Amino acid sequence: MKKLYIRGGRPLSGTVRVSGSKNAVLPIIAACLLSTSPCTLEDIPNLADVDTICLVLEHLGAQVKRDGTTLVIIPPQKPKTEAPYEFVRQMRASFLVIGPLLARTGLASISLPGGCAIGSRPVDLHLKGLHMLGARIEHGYGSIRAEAGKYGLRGNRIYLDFPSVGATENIIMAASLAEGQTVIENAAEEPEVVDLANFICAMGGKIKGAGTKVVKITGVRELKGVTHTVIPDRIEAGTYLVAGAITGGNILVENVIADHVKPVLAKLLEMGIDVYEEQDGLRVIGRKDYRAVDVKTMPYPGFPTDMQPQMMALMTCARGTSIITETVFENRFMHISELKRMGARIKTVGRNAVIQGPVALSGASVKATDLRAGAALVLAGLCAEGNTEVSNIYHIERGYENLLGKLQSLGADIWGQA
Ligand SMILES: CC(=O)N[C@H]1[C@@H](OP(=O)(O)OP(=O)(O)OC[C@H]2O[C@@H](n3ccc(=O)[nH]c3=O)[C@H](O)[C@@H]2O)O[C@H](CO)[C@@H](O)[C@@H]1O
Ligand SMILES: C=C(OP(=O)(O)O)C(=O)O
Repeated sequence: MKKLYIRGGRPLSGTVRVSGSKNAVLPIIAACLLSTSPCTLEDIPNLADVDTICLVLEHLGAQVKRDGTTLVIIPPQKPKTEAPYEFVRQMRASFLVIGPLLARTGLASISLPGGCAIGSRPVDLHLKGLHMLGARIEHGYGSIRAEAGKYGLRGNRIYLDFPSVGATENIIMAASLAEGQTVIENAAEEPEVVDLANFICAMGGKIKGAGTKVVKITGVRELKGVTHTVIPDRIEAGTYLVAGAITGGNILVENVIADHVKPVLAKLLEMGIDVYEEQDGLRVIGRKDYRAVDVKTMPYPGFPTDMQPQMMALMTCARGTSIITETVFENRFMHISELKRMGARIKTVGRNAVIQGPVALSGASVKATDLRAGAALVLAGLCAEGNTEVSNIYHIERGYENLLGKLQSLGADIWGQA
């Protein structure tokens, strides 16, 4: 789809089911390369990023079969060792195959991911971790070549300068088949890291402490395929909670782990928006008048950077001055200029955005610059007066399954152009 059109002003109501988590499923699909037998993955969202990682695995020799929300991955007995730029260019998360490939074959050659709209996003911590496990790392011609050497990977103690999600995942995957014990200190604690660890443990791996700052991995000789259901997408859940709030609607968001969205819930409650836990999910009841709050993005369990643009859209309609401090990515404010086109009053000072509300947003032609920026503009369009046209929808399709259909089922006046 090329564009989304929204006629704003309708309070959303009804029930929406959250899909499987994009950020959990991508490393889990990469981890299938660690297995010597087929893996079955359940509740797989239909997303462009999932298609891309599946293409990477197929390129490396795996067979991938999809049936609805089930994905069967038959890993290759002898994987190829090279993932070219063609894939990494489309999706940075392709870099997650370096850890499992290195562990399984002793060699991995991957194009270096470039920066993207939200920041420069280096991979130094991934490489530092793999080097600490004994890999020789060479840079050249835009690629990274990692080689395990004669004795294979060996467990080690690795301190991460920053709790990088991807680096923690790559190191966990590589260490799962290494000789001896690896200890990751200052590891990322995100629920998606825990889901990956649970998957590897079900395959026969030995991982303790996932979800805390210290993760201990004892390498095993072989991992075998299992069936695993991925966790619900906490960012998609948060986005629908904001959709209910910003339209003054009443929505039940199903298939959500309340604990995973706690930082978002805390802010919605602080704003005076009603959110209740019900048997089947979380109910949000929006209101016309709600308070400004301050938000600082942090690694989990702090407020997720992936919810920052959506929260900013909500803040434009809150009473008073809200401040967002973005501490995770150095350039994640591209949505501001687009929100301003819709009437938002926002100033930036370094990594802080000062949002003055409430304003009555008005529809405009705006452009999604990245995935969550796109979601924020759709949310703004839902509450704006008049028509909003959001272009560059391919960004949104990376991470939201059937956003158009789900919003339509909640009563939004939204349609798409192919
Ligand atoms: C596919 C996936 O799961 N993506 C998520 C993952 O991305 P990703 O795994 O790329 O995010 P990281 O946690 O690694 O990055 C966080 C910060 O650390 C920096 N950094 C990271 C690695 C490194 O080697 N060196 C370095 O300096 C990054 O530039 C960034 O400023 O976590 C982010 C932070 O919650 C989310 O926004 C992304 O949606
Ligand atoms: C930044 C995101 O994803 P990725 O790391 O895949 O770019 C995101 O999901 O908001």
